[in-house]
Amino acid sequence: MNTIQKEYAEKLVSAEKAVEVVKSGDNIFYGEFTMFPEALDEALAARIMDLKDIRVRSISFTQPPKIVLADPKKEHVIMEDWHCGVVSRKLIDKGMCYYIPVTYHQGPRIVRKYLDVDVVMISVCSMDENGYFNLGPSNSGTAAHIDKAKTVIVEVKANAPTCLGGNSESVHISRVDYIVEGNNKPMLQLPEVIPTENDYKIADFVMKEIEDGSCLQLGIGGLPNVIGANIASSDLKDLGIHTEMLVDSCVDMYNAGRITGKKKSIDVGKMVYTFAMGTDKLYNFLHNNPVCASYPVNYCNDPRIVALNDKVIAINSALEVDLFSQVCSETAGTRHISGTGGQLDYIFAAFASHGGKGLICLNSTHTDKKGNVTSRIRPTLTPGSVVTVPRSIVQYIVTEYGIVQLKGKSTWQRAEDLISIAHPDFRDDLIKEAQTLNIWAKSNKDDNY
Ligand SMILES: CC(=O)SCCNC(=O)CCNC(=O)[C@H](O)C(C)(C)COP(=O)(O)OP(=O)(O)OC[C@H]1O[C@@H](n2cnc3c(N)ncnc32)[C@H](O)[C@@H]1OP(=O)(O)O
Ligand SMILES: CCCC(=O)O
Repeated sequence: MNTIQKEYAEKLVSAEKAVEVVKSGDNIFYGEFTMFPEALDEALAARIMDLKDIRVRSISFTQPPKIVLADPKKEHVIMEDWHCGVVSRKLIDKGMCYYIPVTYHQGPRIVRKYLDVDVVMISVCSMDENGYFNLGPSNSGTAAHIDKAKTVIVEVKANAPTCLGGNSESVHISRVDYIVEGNNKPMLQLPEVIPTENDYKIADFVMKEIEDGSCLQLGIGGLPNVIGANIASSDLKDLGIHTEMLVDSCVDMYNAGRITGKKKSIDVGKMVYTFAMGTDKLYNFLHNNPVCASYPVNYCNDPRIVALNDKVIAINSALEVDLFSQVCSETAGTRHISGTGGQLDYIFAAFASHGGKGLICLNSTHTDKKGNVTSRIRPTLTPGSVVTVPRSIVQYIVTEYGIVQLKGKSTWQRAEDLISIAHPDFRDDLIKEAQTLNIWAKSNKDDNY
């Protein structure tokens, strides 16, 4: 047994033993995205009633923590998330979770500057021969939390893909206090999102903005899937990837020969990302693959870094846009839906990139669960809705009716452009509202709506 193996044996404990380190008042950080620490969470849930004033945080919980489900009245633990996916959205609806506002690239700096972290509990890959535990597909803010942590507990998830960096993609055993061997449940598989007819129409507008050598950021969902498939079957050349989230469609684009990363200015030839979520297609592709580079989000999403690449095309989605061109992507009124995430980072970066374009895409209407159809282009945002991209930063808006570029345009021009891509059934009312709001001018388009 070499020294590293000896250290491993000394630090290896059961989950129950490891969580004994947690004491009342502790701030705990759980592994992000797919690297949720299941065995540790279960063990801590068994003793949560003996603790008080616990705070548990992560970046996008992908499963409800058992410590939180065990304490619905929040008498022992408060859950907070830096980004709300479906899991946290449901818990926020029930008053069982709180959102931490952040523009994603600033997260690690905020942690290092302002936060106390008592215990980090993360899932990691098996230790390598040099004593490093790879963080798998969740780099993001994990290194910053480890830096601040008093105690680091890793839960080995032997079936997680080893995701090469970049930087900060691993933690060394010397920084780890306890090692727990986890249950190796299969990696989280994101369900396939079936694109809508409108997604195809929006994708057609987006495709026209992508050219040979473009450097892409695209996220999750039906629309990015269509765009990925369109790119894969196009004759576009030498595309690059510098994205926050690596998804299955990146694999398709790469395998189709569209991605070479040759035209990038930084990380040439590499597909850069800060976290990855998808299906086994993605995880198998990532495993030990040097064409992918995992970075902490303070690098991956920093607009000053992203914009070093030319022709950055950022493709993001929104919930609603008002006639003043404010974009809301994270709440529906006061109901919390998502988070700022990297949207602002990448919209900012794309404009700063030579030849770059920041696109916000949305269906022109929303149909609620009762079948009521409303326009997502609204006179003003729904009361309580949060501005994700301010009007001073927004560039392109895309719906199934077209694409408009808003930079340099005044309020009436923006209102006019936005109404031109609203659903036709709502345009007359929107014009009336724009007139009332004093953002409508007698223009040559007046009679054409
Ligand atoms: C992971 C990445 O995307 S990386 C990109 C950078 N990060 C970001 O852009 C973060 C902000 N953006 C996002 O989170 C997403 O793009 C979103 C939320 C804007 C859109 O995501 P989608 O998956 O298309 O949203 P979806 O249509 O499923 O709606 C999500 C919820 O909002 C509700 N919703 C959507 N639009 C509206 C609306 N106009 N009014 C009220 N509720 C709405 C839906 O009903 C659904 O609620 P449910 O969970 O109760 O069913
Ligand atoms: C954690 C951030 C995810 C997103 O940008 O949507």
